[in-house]
Amino acid sequence: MFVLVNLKAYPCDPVAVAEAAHDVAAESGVRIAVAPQAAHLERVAETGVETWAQHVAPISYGSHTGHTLAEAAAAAGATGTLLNHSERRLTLADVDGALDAAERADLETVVCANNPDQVAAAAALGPDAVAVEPPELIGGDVSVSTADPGIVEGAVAAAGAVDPEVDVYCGAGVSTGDDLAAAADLGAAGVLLASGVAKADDPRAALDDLVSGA
Ligand SMILES: O=C[C@H](O)COP(=O)(O)O
Repeated sequence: MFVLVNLKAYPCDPVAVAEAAHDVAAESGVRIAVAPQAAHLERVAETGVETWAQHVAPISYGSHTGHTLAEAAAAAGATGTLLNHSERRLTLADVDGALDAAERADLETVVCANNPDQVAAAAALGPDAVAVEPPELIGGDVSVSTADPGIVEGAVAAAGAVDPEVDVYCGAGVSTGDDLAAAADLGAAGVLLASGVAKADDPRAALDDLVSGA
């Protein structure tokens, strides 16, 4: 199972979380990546943890003030990027353009989606993975794998029908090893989570608990 920790814009210490994630990944053998704010990419990557961008724009070099250029994210140490997160929605055309940008910069991609229909549309664009996240469960205490197992199974079926090479992750409310194990049982190849680690009093302990379910 892949554990992708999105730090969003939470007021956590990105380097401390990254160091904890790096150590837990090394000790457990579980693949863990951290997606910090763009301004923190370089410092997070310097810890040695697998580092992801939260978003890259559907642009190439040029006059694009305020946009995140995929090549800049890669130069700062990112090896992958989220796209179309529920809190950073894109049009379908922009998801396609951002996938092109990520491919140019050699970034692995996860396209987020609300439900199985969107998962199918996202999978058709050829990302490395899709992540299904019911928006109403994001930031909550109940994991998607418990609250809405059918949406995870539906996402796995939808992506598989379009392109079996596209991995399916799930997210929203995931915070424990039991949540991770439940997601795996439903067919997910990874989890996308944020508050369970970024808002934890002890991110290292939260990560240890998470990987216990892998
Ligand atoms: O990117 C992460 C997801 O939106 C899930 O967030 P959450 O773990 O706080 O529910």
